[in-house]
This record gives sequence, structure tokens and C-alpha cells, in this order.
Amino acid sequence: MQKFYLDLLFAVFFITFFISIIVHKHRSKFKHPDLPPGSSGLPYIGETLELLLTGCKGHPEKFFLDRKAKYASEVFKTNLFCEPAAVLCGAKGNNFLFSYKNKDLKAWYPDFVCKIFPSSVQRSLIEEVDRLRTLLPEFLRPDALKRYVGIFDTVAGRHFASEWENKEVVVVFPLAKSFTFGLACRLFLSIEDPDHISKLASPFNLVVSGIFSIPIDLPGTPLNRAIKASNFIRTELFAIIKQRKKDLEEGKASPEQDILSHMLSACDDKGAFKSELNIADTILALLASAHESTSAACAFIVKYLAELPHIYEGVYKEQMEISGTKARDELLNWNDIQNMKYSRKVIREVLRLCPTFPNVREAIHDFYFKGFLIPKGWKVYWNANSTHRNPEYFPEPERFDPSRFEGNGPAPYTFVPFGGGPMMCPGREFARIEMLV
Ligand code: HEM
Repeated sequence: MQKFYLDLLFAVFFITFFISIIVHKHRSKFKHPDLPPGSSGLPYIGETLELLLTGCKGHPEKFFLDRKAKYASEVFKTNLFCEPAAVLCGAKGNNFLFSYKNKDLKAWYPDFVCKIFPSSVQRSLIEEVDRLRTLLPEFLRPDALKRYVGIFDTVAGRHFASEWENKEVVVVFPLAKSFTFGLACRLFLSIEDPDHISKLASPFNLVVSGIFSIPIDLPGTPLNRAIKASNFIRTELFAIIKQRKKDLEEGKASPEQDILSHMLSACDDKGAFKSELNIADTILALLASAHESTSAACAFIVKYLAELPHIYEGVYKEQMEISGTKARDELLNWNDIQNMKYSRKVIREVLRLCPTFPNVREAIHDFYFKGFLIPKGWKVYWNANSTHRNPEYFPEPERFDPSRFEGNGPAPYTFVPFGGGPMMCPGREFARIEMLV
């Protein structure tokens, strides 16, 4: 009996000692007097639960806006996804983050993302995305985009005919996902067969859910399902890549045909993709970047059009005017897209109110921003909502008002749905056309 109590005492002592080390280690990271105001939250997980909770309630921006107001500061500290972090809020923070001369920060991806893209360790993932950034402008240059407008319209026409017309009720977000995924398959991989697209779509949705989940890799968790689904898609992509290589050799496919052909034909220093695994992972990363944000934006556009009849009327009138200039069955072209001036403003206003979750950076070394220390290794978040919903830049920020984008439009670094500087979204023009069509 005495031995039992001794063992119990030892266990309690050991657990308490272990917890106090974790707490001490956690707090010591947040002790320096020059750090920004803010809270380190619970040991290890920090304030992650608070962020996820506001996200579940449909207002992830509240996490950032509440803290910005509470600390009355353009930068605050927190701990998210087990990493100490600084959140920069405001136009000056955006300017700093997007600056071409920024030598204090580098791109960063959570380590668990590398499990979904096994060709990547942290450094190579950054290199792969850099390569993607080099390659995409070539694929998405204006003359190429001009050619795609007709394809966008064809895919959209088929999608609306089969999924929307004559339906009493439509659930928009899944449909928006299916539209943007089908379009990406068509333009990135030349896949048109609806059965082939739906074979890839469900595992692909699992991959995307895993990227935006709590990073626990146990049977049944979203991350675990994402890893399995990514293996399935990769196998499919290997078959597509093999076939395309053969077709390119035999002259049955052209290097300009789509982004896959582009990758297989790229041979310069930055554009070269080494292995089939590398190409498959890059295509998967591209599908993920292109898909989630655009489908969310399309769904929000429909939501605002449904809720605001006067905005709907304006968009409808403009679209009918454009349609009136065209022959029956004639597809949209680049000029039509340029003429969608009001619709473009509506889309910008949707992106102002519903921006995507930003990418995260990592501090390369200790540096100071606005007099506050950001230590080496800390993650740095930028936050579009902190300017998009700031009444100083956008009066009555909660009001939906496309006229904000008339004349000179918003002040520099205040409207940043696609980021800015060298890391700005390379798919922004592609996304704009997709949304307008
Ligand atoms: C409404 C639609 C979209 C929005 C709001 C959006 C927004 C963004 C943002 C905020 C970033 C991060 C910029 C930064 O780190 O500073 C980004 C990165 C990126 N976007 Fe987009 N994007 C959209 C559509 C697209 C599309 C259609 C494509 C591809 C055709 C694309 C490809 C990429 C890529 C490759 C990156 C870099 C990924 C990375 O750094 O991890 N995006 N986008």
C-alpha cells in the first residue's frame, strides 16, 4: 500500500514538473519587454481554439479585429497553431509585408502540409511555390487569358445548364466548388470528361479540408483523410503525366496546351520541374490555391446578389446589355469582360468584405516593427480585414457599396484581397475572369 502511494506521489510530482517546464518554456518566449501587446494564451495551443471558434461561428475576422481594438495597436502578439506569432494590422503593416526590399521575412507553411505534399520538406515547398510563381505568369499572361475566356464561358454554360437550371433550390457553395474545380481540370490538365472530374473532385475536397484543419494525424482525422486522398490523386496524376509525356513526344499534345504541358516542357533554371512526384505535387498545390478561394468568392457573390436586389439589378442590367450585343450562342470574349465595369466593382466589394485567410511568413532574424520586437522564428500574419473593415479607409465598412471603387479607389495598401508585392497572388486575373464569367 505504501509503495502504491509512493508511486502515485512520484507520478504527480513528475506530471507537475513536466507541465511546469512546458508552461515555463511557453511563457519565456513571450517575456521580452519589447514584444508587442497581446496574449500568449494556453501553453502549446495558445489562442488557436479562440480563432477556430470564431471561424466556426462564421466570423474568423472577429479574432483579429477584437484584438486589434483591445490592444489599440497595429501589431499584437498571439500563439496560433502551436507557434508564437505577431499579427500586423493596417496599411503600414501591409506595406511592410509586401515590400520588395523585405529581408526580414520569408514564406512559411505548417510542417503538416508537407505530409500532404510528400515531395516537399519546408524549404523545398517554398522553392516549389516560388517556381509556381515564376511559371504561372507565363501561363496566365494577358494573351493566354484572352484565349481562355471562351473556355470559361463554355464550362460555365454547361455547369449552369446541368446544375442550376430548372432547380427549385440550389446549394451554392458545393456548386461553386464543382464549377471552379471543373474549370481548373480543364485549363490546367485538359480534362473534360465529367466522370473523370468527379472521380478527382471528392478526394480533392478531402485534401483541401485537411489543409484547413487541426493538424492531428490519427485514423479518421481530416488531416489523415487528406493524406490518403492526396495519395489517391497523386496516383491518378502520375497516369495523366505519363500519357502526356508520350503525347508530347509523339506531337499529339502541344507545350502550350495547358499548365501540365508547360511544366513538362519547362527547362530553364527556375521553371524546371525535376520528377513526376514534383510535378504531381505542384499541380495539386496549384489546384488547392486556385480552388478554395475562388469558389468561396463565387459563393459570396451569389449570397450578396440574393440579399441585395438593387445590386442584383445593376449586375443583371449590365450583363443583359453585353448579352444584347451578341449573336445567339456566341461566347463571351475579352472585350465583354472589359465591359463588365459594374460587375467588377461588385466583385471587388465582395472581396473587401470576405477576403481569404492570408498566407503566413516567418521572421528570418530579430527585427523591430513600429518599435516592437518580432523575434527570429516567430510567424507573422497579415490581415486584410484590419484595413478592409477600417472606417478610416472604408466609411461605414459593413455597408455593401460597390461605388467605393469608383474614381481613384481605395488608398494604397488598404485593399489587399490578393496580397501585394512579389508574393501577390499570381492567379488574380484568372480568378477575376472566372468570377465575372
Ligand atoms: C478570389 C480568388 C483568389 C483569392 C482571393 C486569392 C488570394 C490569394 C492570396 C491572399 C495569396 C497569398 C499572397 C501572400 O502570401 O501574400 C494567394 C497566393 C496564391 N494564389 Fe491566389 N487567390 C485567388 C485565386 C487564385 C487562382 C485562381 C490561382 C491559380 C490560377 C491562384 C494561385 C495562387 C498561388 C499559386 C499562390 C501562392 C501560394 C502560396 O504562396 O502558398 N490563386 N492567393
